[in-house]
Amino acid sequence: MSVFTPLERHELEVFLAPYGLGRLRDFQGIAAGSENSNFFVSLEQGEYVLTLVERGPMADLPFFIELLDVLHDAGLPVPYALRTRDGEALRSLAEKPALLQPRLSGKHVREANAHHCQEVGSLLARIHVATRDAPIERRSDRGLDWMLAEGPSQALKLDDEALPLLRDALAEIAALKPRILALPRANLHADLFRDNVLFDGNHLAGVIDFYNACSGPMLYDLAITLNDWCSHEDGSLDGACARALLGAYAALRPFTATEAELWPAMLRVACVRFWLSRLIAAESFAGQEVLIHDPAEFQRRLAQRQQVNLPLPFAL
Ligand SMILES: Nc1ncnc2c1ncn2[C@@H]1O[C@H](COP(=O)(O)OP(=O)(O)O)[C@@H](O)[C@H]1O
Ligand SMILES: N[C@@H](CCOP(=O)(O)O)C(=O)O
Repeated sequence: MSVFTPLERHELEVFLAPYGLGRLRDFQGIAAGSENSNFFVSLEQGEYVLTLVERGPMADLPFFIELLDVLHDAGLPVPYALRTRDGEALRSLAEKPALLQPRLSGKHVREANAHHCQEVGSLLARIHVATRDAPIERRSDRGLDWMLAEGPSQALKLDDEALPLLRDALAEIAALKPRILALPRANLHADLFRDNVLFDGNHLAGVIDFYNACSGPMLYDLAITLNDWCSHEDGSLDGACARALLGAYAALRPFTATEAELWPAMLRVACVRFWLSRLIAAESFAGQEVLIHDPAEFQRRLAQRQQVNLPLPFAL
């Protein structure tokens, strides 16, 4: 369930008029997604997606709009905010912040193959290359400090097998924090999972859901992405997919020696981030009609990342 705020046709027509995109043909709530209310909107001049922002970092909406403008200007397939005739991007509907974006074509990929992973690696590198010279600053609200603050209390609720896994990973994060924060930075998507990418056949047609985007170490974004696109059910890495993703990324943004050194640890950090957020979500949304992802998926991935036999393609 993801339409938290239903809309009447008339209020939508009034909202859409200032964009000058023609009459409303049809609209439909989107069932996927878990944070916001999203609608497919068909207007005379094309297909769009309307988002009513329900929760999350409302004060940072201007950051997301600016970042998506930068990425759109760089030629990336992202859902940038359309402007009304008066130049307004961030508006209000049903007392919620509201944005209208172009509807991107394509579907989510469930079973990723090496070709998909290659496309995703290139896309991620293009996001980083487009923003690394002048990242727009935004601190992640799920960054290292958040992990170190939330982790210990979550660890105490785990069973005897899981507890040491999380505890040791948190100790590693605390020890490596200064080195991680000194890594090369850019703007990060920070949630580039399969359900945030759209493929039209073999072609990567869109990247959506930038609400975790922030500024930070590029290597962290790569680890987040690879952990989702290149993991088997048991959490182990798929070598062919991982090499395809890393090779495509490195062709556009070569790695530094320090990145190559911190890579195995970074894969673990990225597991901790989503293990924790899923544990917290499972607790706080229990019994509600909200999509909750399985925390154990990241426990398995973290367990499998204790020995990482996947060096970064690093050239001196
Ligand atoms: N610009 C877009 N173009 C096409 N589909 C979109 C677009 N934005 C969202 N969607 C669809 O809506 C679904 C939910 O969007 P998402 O941003 O993940 O929601 P939430 O913020 O609630 O997690 C996506 O899985 C996708 O199918
Ligand atoms: N892709 C994530 C969900 C988004 O992270 P959140 O911290 O904003 O809930 C997942 O699969 O857990």
